[in-house]
Amino acid sequence: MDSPAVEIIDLVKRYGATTAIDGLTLSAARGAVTAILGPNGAGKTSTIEICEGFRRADAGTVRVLGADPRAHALRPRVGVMLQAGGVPPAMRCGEWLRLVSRFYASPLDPQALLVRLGLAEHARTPYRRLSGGQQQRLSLAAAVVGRPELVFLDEPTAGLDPQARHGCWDLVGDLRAAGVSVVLTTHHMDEAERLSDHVVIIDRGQVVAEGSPAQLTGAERQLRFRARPGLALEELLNALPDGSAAKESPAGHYILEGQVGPELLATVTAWCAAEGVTADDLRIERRTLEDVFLELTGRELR
Ligand SMILES: Nc1ncnc2c1ncn2[C@@H]1O[C@H](COP(=O)(O)OP(=O)(O)OP(=O)(O)O)[C@@H](O)[C@H]1O
Repeated sequence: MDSPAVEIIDLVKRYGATTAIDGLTLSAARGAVTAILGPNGAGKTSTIEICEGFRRADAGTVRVLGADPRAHALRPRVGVMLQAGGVPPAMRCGEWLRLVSRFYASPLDPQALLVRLGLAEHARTPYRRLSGGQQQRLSLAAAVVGRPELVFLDEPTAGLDPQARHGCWDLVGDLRAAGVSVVLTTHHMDEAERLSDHVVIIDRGQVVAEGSPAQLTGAERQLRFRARPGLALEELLNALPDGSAAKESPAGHYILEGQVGPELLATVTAWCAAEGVTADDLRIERRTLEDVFLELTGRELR
């Protein structure tokens, strides 16, 4: 059987006194999209950079397509989306992509990729004159131009406009359909929910939860509505069936959990009517990945 696209066991990475990765174990399957999520400073970029062979681990095992991440033989098989700084500033956009493509045996057509990512009209623009989002798209193009078996994308849609973000999602979908393994990081929970087969949430350098988006969010539904802040939730709870829970988070946003069905809905709307409260955006839905993420990693800023 093929080894996983990425296998990490008990990984440790320290920067001086800071332990950035603290015994991290995770696996990314072949042909799947794996999203690594975590608050700022959780250790995502450090993990990806070790997998890309750019950084050394202090302890633990990392295998990429079954090989040591620093193995030269991996270079043509793995695509890496470099953050700013990887491209000579005076290099023209199209010229750079053609140059990168020449390192690979059977690359994609660079011109077609420029068109695909909305960069065709900037093909002759020097890298330093591209906008941040255009530079980001060029990095994405360079990561996939060699038809890699595995692609690492560190925050691929950070700073992209909605059009480019959707273009990136489509590209990731096409990579997956072509059997390419994708490992990405993102701070956009909707993006992770939409794109990934497997989500790994890390915090303080350790895995705190993993599973498919559906496994992580669970089957339970919630009733949500918006209203003026400070409603007397204890009173509402008294009217609801046993086992119900209610919270206001953030202010003015109400979430009710328990047996979410017609009875609960009727009780809540009747209670709101009696209190003279208009419940805006009232809806029943599953928990989102963002809810799960905040529950697991807390609300304090990092
Ligand atoms: N080169 C470095 N030297 C010293 N400390 C570093 C270095 N790189 C990262 N760190 C520290 O290691 C920890 C993990 O950083 P890392 O960049 O891996 O997190 P991240 O999850 O990618 O964060 P973000 O979401 O903000 O990009 C942080 O505390 C960070 O300050």
